[in-house]
Amino acid sequence: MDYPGNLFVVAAPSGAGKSSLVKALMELDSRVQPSVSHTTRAPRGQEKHGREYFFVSQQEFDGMVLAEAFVEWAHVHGQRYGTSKKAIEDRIVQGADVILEIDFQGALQIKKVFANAVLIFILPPSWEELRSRLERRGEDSAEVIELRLRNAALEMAQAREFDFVIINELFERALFDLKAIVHAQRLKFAAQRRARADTFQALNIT
Ligand SMILES: Nc1ncnc2c1ncn2[C@@H]1O[C@H](COP(=O)(O)OP(=O)(O)OP(=O)(O)O)[C@@H](O)[C@H]1O
Ligand SMILES: Nc1nc2c(ncn2[C@@H]2O[C@H](COP(=O)(O)O)[C@@H](O)[C@H]2O)c(=O)[nH]1
Repeated sequence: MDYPGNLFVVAAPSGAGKSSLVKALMELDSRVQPSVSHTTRAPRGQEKHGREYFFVSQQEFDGMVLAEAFVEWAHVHGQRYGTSKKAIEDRIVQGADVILEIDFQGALQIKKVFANAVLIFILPPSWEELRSRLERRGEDSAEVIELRLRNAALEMAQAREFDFVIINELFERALFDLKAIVHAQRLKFAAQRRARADTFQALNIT
């Protein structure tokens, strides 16, 4: 399916810095809008329902799965997370660029539905730095941090399936790379849409 807006999907092991990078990108580029996922996990710290996530019960999540309300969903770190169709479809139909911060399972599901989705994987520079970022963030218990680090190996093994890989060592450098990818892909898709429209017109295809 083709829409006037673009879909960017950013995945990374927990703590690699994807939320920080996506937030900084959105401050620089107002055409990029976030998708707010649903999750069964409890809110952390200052998180607000409807801002970081829609925090729902297991029953509510089950209801959405049955109603086919998700474009993708997955079990991640012992919880369920999903992107609702509502979170993205209206906006890309209206021409917005939507960015999803989701895990690799969700990213690969998205690519099956939206073949033009751009998949970007963020890697930390080392295991030591990944652990240290999770510890310094101070949002998760020691058990949760260990679980996230165990899952990180499986997640990072999927990096090759992505269209682009960014190493988030120096934050500003990684942000520059993310910005450049979004900009270049946006131009590429716009040129493709124009070429297709011109050809349709030349061939009188309505
Ligand atoms: N390049 C960087 N150098 C040092 N610290 C960083 C860098 N990028 C992000 N951080 C810090 O690392 C921590 C984890 O970043 P962030 O919360 O963005 O990760 P995440 O990949 O979104 O994790 P999760 O999937 O758990 O939400 C934060 O405290 C953030 O400020
Ligand atoms: N498949 C999906 N994964 C998602 C979605 N929203 C978030 N996530 C991923 O979950 C983990 C943990 O996030 P946290 O906020 O609890 O630290 C992280 O990898 C997210 O990218 C989603 O809608 N679908």
